[in-house]
Amino acid sequence: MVIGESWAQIGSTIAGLMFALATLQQFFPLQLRVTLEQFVLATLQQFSFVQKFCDKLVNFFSPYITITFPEYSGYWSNQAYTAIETYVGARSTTEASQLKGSLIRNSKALVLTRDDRKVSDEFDGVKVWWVSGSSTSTSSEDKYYQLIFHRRHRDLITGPYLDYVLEEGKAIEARNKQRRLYTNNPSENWSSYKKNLWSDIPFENPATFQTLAMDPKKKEEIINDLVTFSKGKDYYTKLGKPWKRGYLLYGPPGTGKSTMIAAMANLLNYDIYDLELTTVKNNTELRKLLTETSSKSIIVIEDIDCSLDVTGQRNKERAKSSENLGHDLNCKREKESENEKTSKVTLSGLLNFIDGTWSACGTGRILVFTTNHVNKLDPALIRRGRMDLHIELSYCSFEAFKTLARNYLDLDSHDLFENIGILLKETDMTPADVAENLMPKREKKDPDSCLESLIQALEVAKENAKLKADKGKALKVKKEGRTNKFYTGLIKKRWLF
Ligand SMILES: Nc1ncnc2c1ncn2[C@@H]1O[C@H](COP(=O)(O)OP(=O)(O)OP(=O)(O)O)[C@@H](O)[C@H]1O
Ligand SMILES: [Mg+2]
Repeated sequence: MVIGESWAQIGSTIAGLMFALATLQQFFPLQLRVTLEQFVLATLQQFSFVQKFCDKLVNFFSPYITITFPEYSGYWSNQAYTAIETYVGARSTTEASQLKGSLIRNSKALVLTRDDRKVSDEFDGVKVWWVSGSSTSTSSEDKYYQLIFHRRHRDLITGPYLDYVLEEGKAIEARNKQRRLYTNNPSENWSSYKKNLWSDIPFENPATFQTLAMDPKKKEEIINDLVTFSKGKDYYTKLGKPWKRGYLLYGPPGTGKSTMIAAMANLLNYDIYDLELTTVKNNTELRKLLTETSSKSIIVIEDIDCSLDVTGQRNKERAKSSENLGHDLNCKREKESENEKTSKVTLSGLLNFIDGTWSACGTGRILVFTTNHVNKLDPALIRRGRMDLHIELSYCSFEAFKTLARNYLDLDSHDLFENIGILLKETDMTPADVAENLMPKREKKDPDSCLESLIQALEVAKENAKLKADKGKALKVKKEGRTNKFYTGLIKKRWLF
């Protein structure tokens, strides 16, 4: 193994000398240059012959096999090299005395790796060695890793061991990876030579399920569902089902739908693709975008009912309805772009993507739809199998409030909690509004004043709700009175005739 390595070094030194000679020759007269060129070519031929001979000799006497993993294969970076580098680097960093620190792109923290050129490893009682090195070609430095092991263990090492190394390397990479948030670019900006269908930025939303305010039992169920899905690759394969899962999050604005998506990404360490359907012109564009998403990611379509005509006729009726005109801020975007909207993505296009194309390329994908109006969605879109889990996020309950009090004020209990519990039962307030009231207004936290301000806000909300209800009742009575008068009039007229 050592012999093979030193021959490689000798070889690269001679090649370097040849290259230097070839560079120098341009300073010589033409006649001498031709002679030098012939000499260099002849020497190189000799050298490759010598090297081949040496390789054969070494192979004959050495019982070891060497596999080389170059950093690049052609123009493409070799993913095996990256995974091996991570695996070898992470191997017993605690034991190594020499460490190397690097802040790699897409990595969320400083990565410490061993700075040794040779690292030994053991698998099933078999010892192997990893050697890192580089060969300098004319234009670049070609880095590589070599795996050296005894011929006797060829099957074990080239099979299960390498599988294990690649998987482990990728898992370490995923753990260190900085999650990213992707948004789709309008097709006018797509270029044919560069894959720029999506723009991405680091995803830094710190929301977790721990800080998400909702019923603890429901929360537990969702976490279990997500974790089971993320570990279920083999199970899905066994069932013959594509490894994907759909979640429909519905509820009024400010109840934590977007926060839950961030918590999902942070729990599973998945990237998020925020798909803005209004900028997608047709089903073909949609297909292109989705086939460009990576495995183990969350694809989100927010406010699905407002995004496109995926709600069928009902969407148009809703636009006309006075109930929705004016105060449905989430659909404002739709109304603003109503005139210039050119998107022709259809419900069937979206369903095809959920059921077909998308499932066939890439795995471990989660699809999340959010809406404020679940009853306005076409049942075909949200049926089980497409949207597997329907999660309602609703107004703040007492349990949810306790989570918020812990998050914002570090409080587990307080004398005012009881009163708040009663008020929360009597009135509807979103977790976003409760959180806003609990937010300390001064640098120094004052839990009492925050809780009192929440109580005040709850009482105002209760009063407003009561006034609204009374007004509604009065209107109803007035309407009924008018109807009664109308009928009495009719009856009277009948009597007259
Ligand atoms: N359940 C919750 N737990 C913790 N914080 C919440 C919760 N709901 C809302 N919040 C807070 O309120 C803010 C707004 O919530 P979020 O954006 O998740 O609401 P949403 O349901 O997505 O609303 P919309 O329907 O308008 O998109 C969040 O940044 C978060 O601070
Ligand atoms: Mg939202």
